Amino acid sequence: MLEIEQLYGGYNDTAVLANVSFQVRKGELFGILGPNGSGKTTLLKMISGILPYNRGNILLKGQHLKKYSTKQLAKVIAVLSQHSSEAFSYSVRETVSLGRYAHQSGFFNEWSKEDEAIVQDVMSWTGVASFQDQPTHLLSGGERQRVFLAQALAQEPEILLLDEPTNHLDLTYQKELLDLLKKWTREKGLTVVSIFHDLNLAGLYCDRLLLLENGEVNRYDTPNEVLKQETIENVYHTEIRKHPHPIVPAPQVVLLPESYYQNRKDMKITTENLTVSQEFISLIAPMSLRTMSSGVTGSGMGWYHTFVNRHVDKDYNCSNPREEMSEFLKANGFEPSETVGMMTAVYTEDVVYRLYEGAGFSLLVIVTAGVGNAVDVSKSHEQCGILTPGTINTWLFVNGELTEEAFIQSVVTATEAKVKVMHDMDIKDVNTGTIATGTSTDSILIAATQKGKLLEYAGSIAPLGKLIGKGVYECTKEAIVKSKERREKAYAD
Ligand SMILES: Nc1ncnc2c1ncn2[C@@H]1O[C@H](COP(=O)(O)OP(=O)(O)OP(=O)(O)O)[C@@H](O)[C@H]1O
Repeated sequence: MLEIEQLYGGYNDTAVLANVSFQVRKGELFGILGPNGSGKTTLLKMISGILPYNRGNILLKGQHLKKYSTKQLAKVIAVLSQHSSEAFSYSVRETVSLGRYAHQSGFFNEWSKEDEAIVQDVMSWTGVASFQDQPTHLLSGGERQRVFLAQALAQEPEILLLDEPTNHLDLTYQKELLDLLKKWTREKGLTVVSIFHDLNLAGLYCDRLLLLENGEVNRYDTPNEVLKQETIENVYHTEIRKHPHPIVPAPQVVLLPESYYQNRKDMKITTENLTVSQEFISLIAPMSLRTMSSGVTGSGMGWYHTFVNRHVDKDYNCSNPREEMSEFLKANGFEPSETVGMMTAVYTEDVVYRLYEGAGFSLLVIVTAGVGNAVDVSKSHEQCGILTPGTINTWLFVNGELTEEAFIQSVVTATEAKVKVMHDMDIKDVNTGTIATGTSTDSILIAATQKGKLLEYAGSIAPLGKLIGKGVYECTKEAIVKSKERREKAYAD
């Protein structure tokens, strides 16, 4: 539909674009990205025929752009520019109607029924029909933006060029506009070329992206390839993190505010953050930590800054443990929405904790372990298990920055280390007589300061994995010994 070949050009003596080449397919939603001044608007102006170029070619439907007359071009390309929000006193309907200019024929440019129908349609699609008689200059910035979009659509173009179309629009209209454009590309074969400053919207809606840097093409590919952390950081000179959209398979990026680093500079979680009372073990971090856990409260991935492992009676039975746990936390001065909370029938004094130092990072391991409830997971399908309070609760606090991959690997590595303890201590599933692999309600927490050394992996031979293997093995073994001794002593008494 649109081919740009080795395009060079700019303004008088100012060279802006150099050697820009890309193609846009029919029915594509194509995004142009780049920092301020990188040449996005200049490129759009050249494609729309407003600005001449020095060298290279722009082919529109296979024909040189320069061969199109103004009116011919207006039938193929419509433009919604950044500055079209300048107000003037036509009514909304009149403003939108101007979009029909290129389609009118005859000496008097007569207004046809078809013109009217299209104007009404585009006004209703863009949500401006209800104020069609109002003067455009009395509208809000967002409303006016939609009026000019309606005007561009009234042109019934094959290609729509947009310069930051979501500028001025609130969240709902941003979504509605982009949903609408996407729909038109799919259903009507409209080709959309749009400048975006919002990388996340571009990642969410565009089929392909062009990333400009100083007037040259840095990347030209799918959103997942273009929105790479390293690429974006290099081009925008800003630290970001890339992460997947929670629902849609689209890349998203987030900024990291300077204050985040300032506040976290000296943060380190050590045994000094830990308090052990008869009722619970708690750890209060100075700031929220990135967590992955299977706690009664605060489960899944999140950010939490208090951590509570509460002792409950071994006969604890409650239909809604989450709610009951929340009540308990509140009664003890903890905010449930900020707390990862777990339960254990083990006595809190039998907790084992130790800080392990690695090269540039450290790991605090905290374990409570009772194995009266031990289960061999490979045979658990033969039993009807009764849920009793979690018995091996493993907490891992990492002073370092973990990738999502490392969070998952930490859980795997810690679990392997725990299973090895069960094996080495010959702890049996009482129902099957086979070696147990854990208990029926074990819980785990991985919490990281997300500051300091980047720990990409935590598999068994990665530096963090090695510490987790050692730490979880040692602490779990010791914790089991302690709780066993207590049980044996209780029987003896
Ligand atoms: N009319 C003009 N005359 C001379 N130079 C111009 C003109 N318009 C833009 N420029 C220069 O061309 C370069 C590219 O500008 P352009 O507007 O294309 O960038 P952009 O990527 O769209 O930036 P932004 O994100 O800020 O909108 C800038 O250095 C700018 O100063």
